[in-house]
Amino acid sequence: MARVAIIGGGPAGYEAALVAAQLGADVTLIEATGAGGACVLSDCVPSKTFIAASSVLTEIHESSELGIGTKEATADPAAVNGRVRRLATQQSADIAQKLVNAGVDLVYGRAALRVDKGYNYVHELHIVPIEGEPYDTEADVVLLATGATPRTLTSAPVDGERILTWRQLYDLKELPEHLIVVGSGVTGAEFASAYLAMGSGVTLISSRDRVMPHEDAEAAETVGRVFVRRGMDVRNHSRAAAARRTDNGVEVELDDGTVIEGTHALICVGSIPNSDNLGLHAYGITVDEHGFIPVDKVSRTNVPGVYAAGDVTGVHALASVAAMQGRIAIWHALGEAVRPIKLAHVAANVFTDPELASVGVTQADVDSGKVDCRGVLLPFASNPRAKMVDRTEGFVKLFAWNSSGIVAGGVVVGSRASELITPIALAVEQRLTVEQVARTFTIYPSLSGSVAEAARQLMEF
Ligand SMILES: Cc1cc2nc3c(=O)[nH]c(=O)nc-3n(C[C@H](O)[C@H](O)[C@H](O)COP(=O)(O)OP(=O)(O)OC[C@H]3O[C@@H](n4cnc5c(N)ncnc54)[C@H](O)[C@@H]3O)c2cc1C
Ligand SMILES: NC(=O)c1ccc[n+]([C@@H]2O[C@H](COP(=O)([O-])OP(=O)(O)OC[C@H]3O[C@@H](n4cnc5c(N)ncnc54)[C@H](O)[C@@H]3O)[C@@H](O)[C@H]2O)c1
Repeated sequence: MARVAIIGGGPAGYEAALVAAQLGADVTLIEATGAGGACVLSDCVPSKTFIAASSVLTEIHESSELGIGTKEATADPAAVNGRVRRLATQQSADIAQKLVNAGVDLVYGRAALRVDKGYNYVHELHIVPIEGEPYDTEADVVLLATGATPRTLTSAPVDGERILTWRQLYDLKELPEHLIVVGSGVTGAEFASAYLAMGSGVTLISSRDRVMPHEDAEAAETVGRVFVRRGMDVRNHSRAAAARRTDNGVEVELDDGTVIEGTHALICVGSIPNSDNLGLHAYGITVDEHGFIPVDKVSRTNVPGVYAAGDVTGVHALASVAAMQGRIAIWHALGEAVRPIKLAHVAANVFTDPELASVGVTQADVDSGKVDCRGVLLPFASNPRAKMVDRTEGFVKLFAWNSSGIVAGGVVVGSRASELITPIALAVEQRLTVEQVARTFTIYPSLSGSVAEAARQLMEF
């Protein structure tokens, strides 16, 4: 029976463990904090649960045109944060139970590779459990799935009270009166959006010319305009040089010397891979200059029998990608037929309000001539359902290959973009033509009607 040891119990690690158990391996999963990893306990699940609450307030605040909204609705931060914590803990417990039921030996503690037998086709791990004595164990296959940690700035020391990482937000008893969010990547934009909806004053420090610089420009600009319309102070072309506590709160100093005062600062300047203290260097495992563990398309590191998956690889920091990398690693390691990971069709969603979802080729690819595609953008302002619910900010953008008319990608900005991207993702994955999408009956009136309409406009006669 193959012995599989997995370090880290986030989506990469626990999905891999379930596959390994299904294939009859002897599986040990070592996890430092809780099953589900940072994804479930401090990053993805808590943030989306918090956003679920903030979205309700947005719906109420933005419904005055319908004759039923009120600007007076407020949130109880302690109740919202309490629910966030409970839901995350419950989700972690569910995953732990699933692993145990599958026969996985779930060890709470920390693990690292031991160098002694590194090149003998048997790998040795040193495990320091939370309870009990440290011990060594052997494995035929090792998966490194240790995730990442919020990056901080030495000039902005976090204290968990006023200057915070996103993992410390849910301990706040009060809603920040004025939150300064440093960094306008996906994480910063999501929290800025959610706290604005909750009723905090929000200043967003964005180092580039727009929020979410890695997303489709028209989409990110649309979201940025909504932020400003709702009262967010968005500072483009600004970098935080330092943040410090004051008597009443915090001040964030920008590169140009401007000082912004607030009650709290949230540092969202990216993440650092958890590749230290795993014994990688001594084991001969390559780690790049940013701390990521390079892997190939079946999750192999440079050392035979040692695989890596998830955020620690720097491939694409999404739970869905981490889980797929983990599964692929185990299928490959245990000799199953496996398809290398295909990242071109990964659908992603930013849970701002409005949401921003995308899949497949990008506008930048089209504009640069990297791909030969045509595209169309349909604003929701002309969609009857969007008008009825008074959520007309946003659009559907669709791309098709010029040679075949097959759908190549798309972008949706809107209140349920995370759902609306699925028909486009399906078309991309299943190689449907714009004609096939356009001939599909959609509900009238519906936001998804815009997907079919965009496809119709891309048909060539
Ligand atoms: C705020 C935020 C929101 C996000 N929202 C989304 C979203 O909506 N959708 C989405 O798809 N993605 C989202 N992501 C990204 C997603 O959370 C990550 O891509 C995902 O968590 C990566 O999973 P992982 O298994 O690589 O690592 P993690 O989930 O980070 O798990 C790794 C685990 O390994 C443990 N570990 C580390 N070292 C050791 C050791 N030596 N021994 C034992 N255990 C160890 C860690 O404690 C951790 O629990 C979000 C990220 C952030 C920061
Ligand atoms: N909904 C989701 O699926 C979701 C949500 C959150 C994160 N994620 C994943 O996590 C990845 C990382 O996103 P992220 O936003 O955490 O990190 P990021 O690295 O993409 O963004 C950090 C931003 O902070 C800026 N920055 C750095 N130093 C700064 C300073 N001193 N002042 C002002 N700005 C500064 C950077 O220029 C950058 O734009 C995403 O690409 C995504 O894959 C996904």
